[in-house]
Amino acid sequence: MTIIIDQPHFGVEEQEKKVPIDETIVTDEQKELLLNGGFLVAHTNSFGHTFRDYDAESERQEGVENFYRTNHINQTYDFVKRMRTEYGKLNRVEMSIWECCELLNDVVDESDPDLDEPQIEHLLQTAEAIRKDYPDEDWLHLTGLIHDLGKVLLLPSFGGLPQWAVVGDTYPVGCAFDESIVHHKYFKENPDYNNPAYNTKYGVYNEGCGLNNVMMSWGHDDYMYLVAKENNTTLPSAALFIIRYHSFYVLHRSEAYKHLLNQEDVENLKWLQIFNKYDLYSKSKVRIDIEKVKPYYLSLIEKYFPEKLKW
Ligand SMILES: O[C@H]1[C@H](O)[C@@H](O)[C@H](O)[C@@H](O)[C@H]1O
Ligand SMILES: [Fe+2]
Ligand SMILES: [Fe+2]
Repeated sequence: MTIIIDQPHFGVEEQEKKVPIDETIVTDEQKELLLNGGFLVAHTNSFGHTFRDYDAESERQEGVENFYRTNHINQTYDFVKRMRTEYGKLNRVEMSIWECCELLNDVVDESDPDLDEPQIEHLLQTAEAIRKDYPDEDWLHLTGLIHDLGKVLLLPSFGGLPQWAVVGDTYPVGCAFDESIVHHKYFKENPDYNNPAYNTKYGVYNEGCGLNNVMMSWGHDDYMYLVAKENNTTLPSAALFIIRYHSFYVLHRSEAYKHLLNQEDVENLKWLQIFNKYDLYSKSKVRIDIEKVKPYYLSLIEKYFPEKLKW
């Protein structure tokens, strides 16, 4: 018998990929969750709570809430515009994708209630989990590996931005902040909250205008998208979409802001929803043997990227 738990809106291809798993594998005691393709993950995170529980009393709760308070107060339309222009210059560093992965050894994300490991672990856990279930989609493995590389913005040579300008969930600026955004109450202190140009459903946008025309709160997603695009990656558009919007949880989980999507966004969203399961549920204390998997990922980097990139 096939047991499918927490299945989101997968496309037809995904329905076909589900592998029947014996019911006895998924018992309450094992507390395991089954993703499509048979990828089994813990029901709870490393701190004993369900994933993305922002109110659970855990050792990370207070820090994460403080993070979102500062994030929500400071991410304004003007701030995002300035950051896009500044980082669009890509004039800070020259290096390869793998060199960048290694830099993430020193980065810990303060916004994440589910993970306090160095980010390089998370990259490999995500990529390897996808690789198990989608062995033929090498572009998706590489997307897993690089999706969070933008977190290098925290490091001094990339401008040493504060955590609130790099990590955490993202959302559009220039229109009303949706109530389903984590710790929404803190937007009340954001200057845009009371600005009539920016606080209506559409704000500065139009129905179906397409996400490409929407300014998202600034962080690692948009930055890495920019780096990949401007360095002429040959990754497909779904990969760029995943990189750019993977932190836009209220869209891919709660279906907020759907009125801004165009047809291409709707297509790409299907891949993002698949990707998200691996990004989120692969977070654990189980380490990947980096040296063992490195040759495989180097070959993918060579296939889809130039040797050195401008950052
Ligand atoms: O705390 C996490 C983390 O920063 C992730 O990298 C981001 O993609 C998520 O949206 C966020 O909730
Ligand atoms: Fe991320
Ligand atoms: Fe991630």
